[in-house]
Parts: sequence; structure tokens; C-alpha cells
Amino acid sequence: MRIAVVGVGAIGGIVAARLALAGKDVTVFARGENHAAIARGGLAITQMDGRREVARVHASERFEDAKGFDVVIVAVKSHQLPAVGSGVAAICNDDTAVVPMQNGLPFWYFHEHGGALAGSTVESVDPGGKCLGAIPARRVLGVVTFMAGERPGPGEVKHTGGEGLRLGELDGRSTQRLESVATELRNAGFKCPALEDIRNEVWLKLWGNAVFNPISALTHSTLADICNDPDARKLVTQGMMEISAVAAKLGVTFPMTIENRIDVAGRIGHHKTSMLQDVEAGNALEIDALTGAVVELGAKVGVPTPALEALYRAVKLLDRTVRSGNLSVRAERRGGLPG
Ligand SMILES: NC(=O)C1=CN([C@@H]2O[C@H](COP(=O)(O)OP(=O)(O)OC[C@H]3O[C@@H](n4cnc5c(N)ncnc54)[C@H](OP(=O)(O)O)[C@@H]3O)[C@@H](O)[C@H]2O)C=CC1
Ligand SMILES: CC(C)(CO)C(=O)C(=O)O
Repeated sequence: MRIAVVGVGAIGGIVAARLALAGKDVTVFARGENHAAIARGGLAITQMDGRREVARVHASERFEDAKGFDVVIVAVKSHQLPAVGSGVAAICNDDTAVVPMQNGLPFWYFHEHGGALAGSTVESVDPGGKCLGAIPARRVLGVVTFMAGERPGPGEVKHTGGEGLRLGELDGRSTQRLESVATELRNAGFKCPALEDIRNEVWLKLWGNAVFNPISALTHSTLADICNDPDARKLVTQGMMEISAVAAKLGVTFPMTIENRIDVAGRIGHHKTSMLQDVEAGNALEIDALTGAVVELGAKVGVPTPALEALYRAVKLLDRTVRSGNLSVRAERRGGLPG
């Protein structure tokens, strides 16, 4: 099986490195310094037990350079998907499976799916339907990522927690391609069940990300900091109640209580969420597909989401401030004030 990984940051890097270390033929599509480092010295991964290994992968900077993959794993942030869509399409055969590994509500959510919103696009996730135009739903294998990672520098990734990659066809069927991709991921050490209802897993993960990520980004707190703080727990609980109410309108139920879900997140420990990592790196923030999507859906299904909307609007401002480059300047000024 020939596997491509597009976007080699924390998650794409961990998945690519572990597949390659398990003997798979892996090509990564990366850019700039990251591409140069991987092409020069391989893709280095610090495993959860602290071992550092270097995976040999083919590295490419241009989609024109390689094609004909059986599986294309796309691990850019959700707001970066429209920019890679046509490149992903260009490296696919007729029967290539595309596995978009983003947090949040996926761009394919209402496709191959019944219900009142069937076939609709969520603008917060896929503005103008650009992702779905490039990557049609029939190509997609849904995945939900229950793990955590960081990228300390070009060509380097660090696996900090979890090995869960839940996989499923959008229409819930058990197919040959689903079994093959799940088997390859299991052989690379991931806990990868093939599921009949991937959408329930989407919501289970989103339940956390839509609240933890913005709170961590705004307060510079880790998951353990948030979950151990009584005030923050109240805010998280309010956000999660709103998410449950929106999900219930779409027929989704959760397999645990809000208290349990918060405790599960707290056990990940002092992990900086991917959104906090982006604040610190001065990158654009992945807020629309996480919190923004639930606010948009709440309005569509008639469920008020005041706590989520407050978090969403505050992080949108943070996003603009981060991207303007003014965040560190302001911190320095504040530090310099007398008294
Ligand atoms: N980090 C974590 O712990 C977790 C993250 N997730 C989710 O996984 C997804 C990926 O996140 P994460 O790995 O953290 O993100 P990163 O920012 O670490 O990685 C994204 C990578 O995509 C690359 N990229 C973006 N645009 C392009 C492009 N046009 N061409 C080539 N490469 C591109 C970036 O390149 P460059 O380096 O040049 O910017 C970067 O290397 C997100 O949806 C996130 O929410 C899920 C679970 C945990
Ligand atoms: C926090 C974590 C690891 C799990 O909720 C995550 O998905 C993220 O960092 O974006």
C-alpha cells in the first residue's frame, strides 16, 4: 500500500513516522524548512516512552512530483484544508481513500448522511464548499484522532499522549478499504477500531476541543490546569451542555457524563492544546471548525449557545491579534509598566 501524508506537523508527523517505522512506503508532502529537514535527515519522532527514532520517508514539496497513492492522509489544520484540496485531488487515483485528520466538525459531516441537514455545508468548516469540491465525500474515510503531539522543530515531532485513531466509512458500511487502512494503522501501533458510526466519535472529541482549546488559548493553561480549576470546570460544563443540546438535535448521544469527559481530558495532563501551541508559535487559530461550527449549527437547529459564542468571539479577536504579530509586543509593554 502506498501512503501519502499531506501536512507533517504534530499529528501528520507522528502518523507518518510510525507508519514508516512499521515498514510502510510513506511519502510526506511538507514545505519550507520542514521539508528540507525531512529530506536531509528523515523524520525524527520522540515516542511516548522518550525513545527518539528517525523514520525514512520520501519527502516532496510539490504535488506534481508524486502520485498514485492508495491512501492520502491529510493532517493540515482545518482552515488550511482549502489550500491543499486541489493538490490532494492531483495525487489520487480513482479509488484512492482520503483520510482527513482534523479536529472539529469535518467538512464531510452532512454527506452520505440522512436527516434534515443532509447534503448541506457548514460554512465555518468549508467556506463556499471548496474542500468538498476538491475531495468528494465518496473518497473520504472518516477518522477521529484521540492522541496528542507537538512539533519541537523542523523535521521533528513529539508524541505526548494517546494512540487512538477511530476510523469509519461515512455511510457506516464495513468495506475492504476501511479494513485495509485500519489494519495498516494497527500494525503501526495505533488503536484503530473500524466503526459503524464515526459521527458519534466526532462529537465525543468535539465535546472537548470546542471548549478546552479556546479556553487554553485564551488563558495559556494546559488541560490539567483547566480540569483542576473549579471556575474553569464550570465554564467547560456550560459549553459542553450547549454542545450536547446541539448534538441531540442531530440524533447524537454521548456515552459518558460531562464530569467523566472532563476527567478524561484532565488525565492527558499538562498538555498544551494544539490551539495554545498555535498562539505561542504566532500561527492562525483553528477556531471556526471547532467552536464556530457548533455555534453555526446551534443557530440552524434552534439551540442557544451563549457560552460557546463568547469563547468563539474572544478567540477570533485573539486570532487577529496573533496574526497581526502584536501579541508579544503587548506582553513586553505590559511587563515594562511601572507598579
Ligand atoms: N497537536 C495535537 O496534539 C492534536 C491535533 N489534532 C488536530 O490535528 C490536525 C493537525 O494538527 P497539528 O498536527 O497539531 O498541526 P500542525 O500545525 O502541527 O501541523 C500542520 C502541518 O501542516 C502543514 N501545512 C499547512 N498548510 C500546508 C500546505 N499548504 N502545504 C504543505 N504543508 C502544509 C504545516 O506546515 P508548516 O510547518 O509549514 O506550517 C504543518 O507542518 C488539526 O486539526 C488539530 O486540531 C488532533 C489531536 C491532537
Ligand atoms: C487537547 C487534545 C490533545 C485532546 O483534546 C487535542 O485534540 C488538541 O490539542 O487539539
